[in-house]
Order: sequence, then C-alpha cells, then structure tokens
Amino acid sequence: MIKLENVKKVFPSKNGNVTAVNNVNLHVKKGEIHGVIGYSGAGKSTLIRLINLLEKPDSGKVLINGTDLTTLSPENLRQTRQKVGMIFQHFNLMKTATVYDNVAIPLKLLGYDKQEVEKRVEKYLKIVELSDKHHSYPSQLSGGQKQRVAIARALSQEPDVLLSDEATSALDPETTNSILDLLLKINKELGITILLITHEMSVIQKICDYVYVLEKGEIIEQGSSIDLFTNPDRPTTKKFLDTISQRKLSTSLVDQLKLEGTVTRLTFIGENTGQPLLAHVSQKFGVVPNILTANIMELKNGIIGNLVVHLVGEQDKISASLQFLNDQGVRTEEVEGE
Ligand SMILES: Nc1ncnc2c1ncn2[C@@H]1O[C@H](COP(=O)(O)OP(=O)(O)OP(=O)(O)O)[C@@H](O)[C@H]1O
Repeated sequence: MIKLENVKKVFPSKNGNVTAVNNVNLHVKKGEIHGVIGYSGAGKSTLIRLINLLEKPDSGKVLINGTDLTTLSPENLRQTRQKVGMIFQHFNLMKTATVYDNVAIPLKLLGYDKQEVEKRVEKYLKIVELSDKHHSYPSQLSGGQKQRVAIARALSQEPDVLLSDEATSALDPETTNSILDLLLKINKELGITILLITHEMSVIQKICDYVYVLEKGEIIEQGSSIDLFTNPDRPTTKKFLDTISQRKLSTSLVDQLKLEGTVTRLTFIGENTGQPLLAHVSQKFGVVPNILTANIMELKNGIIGNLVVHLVGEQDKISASLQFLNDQGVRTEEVEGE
C-alpha cells in the first residue's frame, strides 16, 4: 500500500547540507497501522511529507498502491494525492469557516456536486461524532474537537491511506486517547491504512501494529510492536520504552543489590505475570527471586509483562535459572542502574 524504497532527502543550509532522511525503506501493508518514532530533528516531518510528495525526494521511490509518485505528471499526482489523507498537529482548519464548511469547501473545490458534498460532510462528521457542531466555528471547539473536524475533512475525500503528523501532540492525555480510539475505529471500520509519526511511545503502544525508530534520518530499528517492546536493541529504542514503563533503577540501588546476586529484567508476552515461573525457579534452583518492579503494558496486539527481579543465590544456580526462564520463552536482560 505505502512503500518507500531508498528514499533520501537533503536540504541545503548555510552550514552545509543536512541529510534529513537517509535511505529509508518502509512498507505499510493494506489495513495496517504503522508508526515512526523519533526525537525532535530525527526527520519525521520530512519523512511523512515525502510520502505525499509535499517534499520531493532527491533519490528513491515513493509508491502508493504500486504507483511511483515521483514519476507522475502534476495532474496525475493531484489525483493520486486524493487517495492520501493527512492530519496535522495544529489541525490546519480554516478559522473563518464553520465546521461544515471546513469539510465541504475542499470537496467543492475538487468538483463534487452539491448533493455528494452534503452526503459526505454529514457522513464523516457523524463518524467523528460532531453531527451537532455543523454551525460552530473552530474557535468554539476544543483541541480534540478540532482534530475530529480535521479527520472528517481528510476522510471526506475517501482516501486509502491516512498520514498523521503528530496529530495528538498538542492534546492532553485523555483527548489523545479518544483521538487514538477514533483512528483505530477508522482503520477497522473503513479499512484505511494509517502511517503516523510521533515522539510519544504511548501512541505507538496503543494503536500501531509495526514501528520504525528514526534517528538522524535513518531507520535504526524496526519490528512488530510486540517484538520491539519485548526485545528492544538500540539505546534510543530503550529510552523511548523508559518513558512508558518503569524500567530504570538507580545505580546505587542496583550496585548494592548486585553485591548479592543479580538484577534482571524479565519480559513475558501474554497475561502470564511470571509468578508461577518464579516459584518454580525458587523450588528448582534454590534461587530466591525478589520482585523489585512489575508492570503490564497493553499493546494493540497483545499484552507484555515486565518484572525486574533481584535473584539471590549461587552464581551457577542463577545462570541455570536464567537459562530455564529463557527456555520458557521469557526474555531476560541484566539491569544496569541509571
Ligand atoms: N526546509 C528545510 N530546510 C533546511 N533544513 C531542513 C528543512 N526541513 C527540515 N530540515 C532539517 O532536517 C532535519 C529533520 O527535520 P524534521 O523537521 O524532519 O525533523 P522532525 O523529526 O520532524 O523534528 P520535530 O519533531 O522537531 O519537528 C533537521 O535537522 C531540520 O533542521
């Protein structure tokens, strides 16, 4: 559905060229929700703007439904763009137009007749639950409601793909959740493929099937959300995970605990909290597990349990316990203090 092949974008600047996006490959299949996460300056906005050719790549291919957008004539590009809706952090609504007109005007400009415009505006304002706000102006709406209007406007062109550029970054956590629920509903009920960019791991956690970590314009790690959340490799990915789970312990505490045994993070997939396995470790190996922190993360496609345990016992028994846990499908990782 969306495919980027070796896409590169370089901006000239006074201090030399800036490579904002460097040889990026990604593939979002029909009906999936993929997320790109990165810190400020990583290249996220440039990347998402490359997908509908708001930025032209210096090299590489941008394929939507198999068509390489970089090869299209301006007229064909305009038509293909209608299949790619976009929503933004600051909503980009027309301040002097009503909610109704914010959705209707772009449709009129695209040449749809009055009846079709009315039908679509009503349909999509209903989907975003704003049927009672037709006559309101953006200034009379909350941030969440403004984003709903922007979503209705994007949907009214009946796109195959929705691009979301930090669409929840300006919203409070509760409103963020309701917008993410709406994106899930759109994905499920209308079958729209979604690619979003964000700097919030909680957004990825809640709605993404697949995630890419972007750093200095390059994808440094990627995988299904479940894999990435259970098995992060790169420090940046781990730092993002730290923002949503209590992964850190102070160095002094870890050093003190390590005088006797090891401190290990155990990651489980599924609702199993690990307790029965730890009881087993205790009985089988004579190793005493003390739970230091525990949390459960609910992802779009599953649940992950995280336990940080202090394992006390003889070193060879601890090693055997860790091997046993690995054999049971539990990921183990030695914890360093921070
Ligand atoms: N039009 C431009 N001209 C010159 N440099 C640019 C331009 N747009 C982006 N850049 C540079 O490209 C890099 C990536 O910027 P980009 O805005 O894509 O990052 P980002 O991850 O979206 O950051 P943020 O979250 O802060 O918006 C930055 O170093 C930025 O300064």
